[in-house]
Amino acid sequence: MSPKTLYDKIWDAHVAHEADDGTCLLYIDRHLVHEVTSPQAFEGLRMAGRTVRAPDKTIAVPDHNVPTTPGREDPKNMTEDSAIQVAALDKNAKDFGIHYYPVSDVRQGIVHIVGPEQGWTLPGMTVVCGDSHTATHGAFGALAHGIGTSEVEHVLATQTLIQRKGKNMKVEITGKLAPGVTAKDITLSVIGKTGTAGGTGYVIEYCGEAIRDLSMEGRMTVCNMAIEGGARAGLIAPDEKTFEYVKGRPHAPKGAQWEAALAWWKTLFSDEDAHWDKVVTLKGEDIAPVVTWGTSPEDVLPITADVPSADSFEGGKVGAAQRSLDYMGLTPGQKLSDIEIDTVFIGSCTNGRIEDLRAAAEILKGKKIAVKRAMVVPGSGLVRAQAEEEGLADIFIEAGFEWRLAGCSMCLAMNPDQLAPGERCAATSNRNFEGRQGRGGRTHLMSPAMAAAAAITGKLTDVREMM
Ligand SMILES: CC(C)[C@H](C(=O)O)[C@@H](O)C(=O)O
Ligand code: SF4
Repeated sequence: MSPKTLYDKIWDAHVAHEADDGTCLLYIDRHLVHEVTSPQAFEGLRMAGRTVRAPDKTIAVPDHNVPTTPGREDPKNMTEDSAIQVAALDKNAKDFGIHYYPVSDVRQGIVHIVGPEQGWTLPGMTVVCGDSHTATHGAFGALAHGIGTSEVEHVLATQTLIQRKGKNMKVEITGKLAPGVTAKDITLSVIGKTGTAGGTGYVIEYCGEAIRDLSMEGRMTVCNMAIEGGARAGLIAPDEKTFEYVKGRPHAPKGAQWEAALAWWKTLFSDEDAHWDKVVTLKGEDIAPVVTWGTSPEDVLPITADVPSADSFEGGKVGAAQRSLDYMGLTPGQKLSDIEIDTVFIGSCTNGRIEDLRAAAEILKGKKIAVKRAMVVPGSGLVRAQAEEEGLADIFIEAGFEWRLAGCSMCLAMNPDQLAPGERCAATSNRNFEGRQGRGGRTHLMSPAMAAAAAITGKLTDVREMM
């Protein structure tokens, strides 16, 4: 047998049919659904008189549109569009008999946090969702694709997806991370190196000592942003940490089924001589705490750097950089650590897990914020409950943070949590394009610890100075 990558192995295990032109029909193990990209898909089923093919493998949760303040069950607290989408999901979940976590359920949260938390996401699976950050689930060694609404309908109806195989890319992070450097700094630094188109056409496997050393939460942060690096999906081979995380979760296999699953999961790694179409290597020691200065995730620099000038770039990037600088209201040569911010947002499917909240609380303990507003939005109701139990919520509240209910919140401007024009935000989310967090809002992406440090000083800050 020829050597295979992890991606090859999962792909091969799921191909139901391959056409002469290489187009494949892939079997889908888990279909995650949220309110934004599913209404038309369910409507399509209804019109065709179809049912959901595998309701027990289909899991829905509202996350993008929901407010994160008390009273959010009341549609009056949402825009009309949001209320319609959430109501449609409620109805569709009931009518089609799929698993559902409504806003009133403590397990509700961002779909990419709920899936792993409930044990729906398992190694070796194919996981899809009408959402680009489905890549997050790759942290378990699952092949996780974001899909469009017409594909959502296709998967609902058939539990299969039409796909062509992508190429294999290896991103290796060697050695150890320095103190203050986190998974977010890894994933942003990779994009800084490859650019947002570097992964186009590839499925990335992240490997190396620094990746192995990450917790499952950290691995999810890394895979989450594979998509910002242009890749179709990101993967990390499962290991003892993965199995440990999965074991005992509500929907993880049990007993003999667990043993059988584990035996297969242990074969899920890239073979020694597997072929890679592209390889990128970063040294863990070289990665610094980073922030973005522009309007693309690739506009990333160590916090110790200065704001670049547009003419330090080449080709088409010169104009793009100038536009970014204008939009962000920054002056070339200005120290990144002198940039004053108005707002801090800690949350999202990139950094809304318990470990992220712990990292931020560690920096905030006993301190007060120096920004106009700061909010922590746990990624799920269960993350929120755990953070309360651990005393993290008290640390945030005493520091001056708002302690919110779970949802996508200020990661994107689809719910009441939005930036005002010109408002500058230190955010732990994954996208920083113009208007992402609200029209005219300015986003600087960074890790939870860096966002906490910025909250205390009111400026972008090197978290290492606070440790
Ligand atoms: C609304 C949804 C389709 C979108 C996505 O696919 O990623 C959102 O989650 C985002 O992060 O921009
Ligand atoms: S938290 Fe942000 S990135 Fe994640 S699914 Fe929600 S909107 Fe998309």
